[in-house]
Amino acid sequence: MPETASTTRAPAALLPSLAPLLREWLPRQRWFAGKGRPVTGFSLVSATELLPLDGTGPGLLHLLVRVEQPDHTARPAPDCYQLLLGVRTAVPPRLGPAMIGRVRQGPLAGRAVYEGLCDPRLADLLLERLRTPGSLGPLRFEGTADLPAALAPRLLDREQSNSSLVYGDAYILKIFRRIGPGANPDLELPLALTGAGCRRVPAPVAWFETGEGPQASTLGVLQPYLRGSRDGWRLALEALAAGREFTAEAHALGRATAEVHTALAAALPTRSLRGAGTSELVAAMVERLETAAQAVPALVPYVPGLRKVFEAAAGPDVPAGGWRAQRVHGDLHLGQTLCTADGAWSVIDFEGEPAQPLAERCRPHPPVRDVAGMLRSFDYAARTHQPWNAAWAARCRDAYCAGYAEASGTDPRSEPALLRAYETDKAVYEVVYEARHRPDWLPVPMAAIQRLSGRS
Ligand SMILES: Nc1ncnc2c1ncn2[C@@H]1O[C@H](COP(=O)(O)OP(=O)(O)O)[C@@H](O)[C@H]1O
Ligand SMILES: O=P(O)(O)O[C@H]1O[C@H](CO)[C@@H](O[C@H]2O[C@H](CO)[C@@H](O)[C@H](O)[C@H]2O)[C@H](O)[C@H]1O
Repeated sequence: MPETASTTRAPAALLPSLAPLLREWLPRQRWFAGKGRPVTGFSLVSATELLPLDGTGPGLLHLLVRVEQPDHTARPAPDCYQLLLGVRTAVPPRLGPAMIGRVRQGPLAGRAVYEGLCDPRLADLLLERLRTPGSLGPLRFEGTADLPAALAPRLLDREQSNSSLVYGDAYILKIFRRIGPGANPDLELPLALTGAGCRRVPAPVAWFETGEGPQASTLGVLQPYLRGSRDGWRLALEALAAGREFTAEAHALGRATAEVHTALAAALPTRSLRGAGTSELVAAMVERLETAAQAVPALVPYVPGLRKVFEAAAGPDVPAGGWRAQRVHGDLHLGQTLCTADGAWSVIDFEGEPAQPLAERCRPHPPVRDVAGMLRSFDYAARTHQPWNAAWAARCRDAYCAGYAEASGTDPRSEPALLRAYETDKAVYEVVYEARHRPDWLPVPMAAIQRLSGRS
C-alpha cells in the first residue's frame, strides 16, 4: 500500500467534507475492526474516481483511508480501510438503506453518498474493470480468464469481515475492507493451491490491487460462485435441530482439510519448529493470552491454568525433529466450508484471523492449528443448540480427526499436547472476538476456557 497519499482525478479535498459522514457510518459496519474506540480523524492514502463525480450520473469513488483512533498502540499505524462510495444528486428509494449521508460542504456539497456496492450500476462497473485488466491511477486490475459481461450483481448481506458481491450466481467478488501491505493470503493461498492441483478451493480468476512489488496490497478477489452450496455451520445446526448425526460430514471435512494441508505443504515453504522455535510458539500463545485477559477480565482467573496448557506443547511430546510447520488456513471453522449439491466440500476464506497483522497471518504453523479451529467449531455448534449436546460434538470431533488421519497419514490426536494448546489459543481468540462483536455469544468460548484450563 502506498505510504504517501496518491490522488488520481478525485481531489484530496474531498476527504474533509466526507469525514463527518464517515465518522458516524464506519463504526457501525460489521467489518470495522476498531469498534469501541472513537474515530478521531482520517488521512487519505488514495482516491480514485472509478466513475466520474461530475454530476452527470452516479459516481463511484474508491477510497483508501487511514482511520485515526486513540490507543492504536497494538498496531504500528492506524488501520487503512477500502471504501467504495456511490455519489448521486438524488438516491432512489431502493438505495435508501445504503445511504451514508448528504455532504454539507466542499466539492460534493449537496450530493448524497452511499454504500456503492449496493448499487447494481456501480457493482457492474467493478466487474467490467476486472474483465479488462489494466491500471486506473493507483489501482491495478488483473485477470486470468475471459469473464462474461453483464452478470446481475447482488451484495451478500450477511455479517462478514469483508464485503462480497455475487454476479449472476456465477462469480463472487470479495472486497477486502481492512487493507495492509502485501498480498492477502486469501489470494495467495488459493492461487498456490489451485496451482498445485488441489480442487478444494474455488480458483481465483481475477483480482485487483494497489502498490508495487512485495508491498502490493490485494483489494479484491473474484472466484467462481459455488451455486447451491451450503456452509458447514448451517448444515451442522440443521443436523443438530433434527437430532441427526454429523459424523459423515465431519469425516469428509477432515479429509478435505488434510488435502488442503498436503497441497499447501507441497506448494509453499515448510519448516521445522524445535528448540527456540517451540519456545517462541508457546511464548506467542502466552502473550496472546495476557493481552486477551487485559481486554476481557473474565479470563483472568483462568490464566495460570491456560499457561500450563501452552507450556505443555513444548514438553516431552515434541518429536525429535521438532514440529513441522507450514502455511495453514489460520481461521478454519464450519462457516469457512461449503458443501455443493454433490456432497463435495470446499474451503474458503484463507485470510486468517481478521484481527491479526498480515505478517502474523502468513506465519507457518503446525497444521493442527486448523484442526483445532474446526474442533472448536463443533463445540460451538453443540453449545449454541438447546439442549447442549456435548456427545454430538465429541463424535464429530472424532470423525473429523479420523477423516484427516485417513487422508494425510497423520492423526491429529497423536499430538494431544499441541492440539490442546492450539484449541486453547483459538478459544482465547474467540473470547476476544465475541466480547468485541457478539457479547451474547461470550459464554460459548468461556465454557471451553473453563474446560481447557482444568477448572471445570
Ligand atoms: N466461492 C463461493 N461460492 C459460494 N458462496 C461463497 C463463496 N465464497 C464465499 N461464499 C459465501 O460468502 C460468505 C462470506 O465469504 P468469506 O470469504 O467467508 O468472507 P468474509 O471474510 O467476509 O467472512 C461465505 O460464508 C459464503 O456463504
Ligand atoms: O468473519 P470470519 O468468518 O473470517 O471469522 C470470524 O467470525 C466467525 C463468526 O462468524 C468466528 O467464528 C466463531 O463463531 C463460529 C460460529 O458463528 C464458529 O463456527 C467458530 O468456530 C468460532 O470461532 C471466527 O472466529 C472469526 O475469526
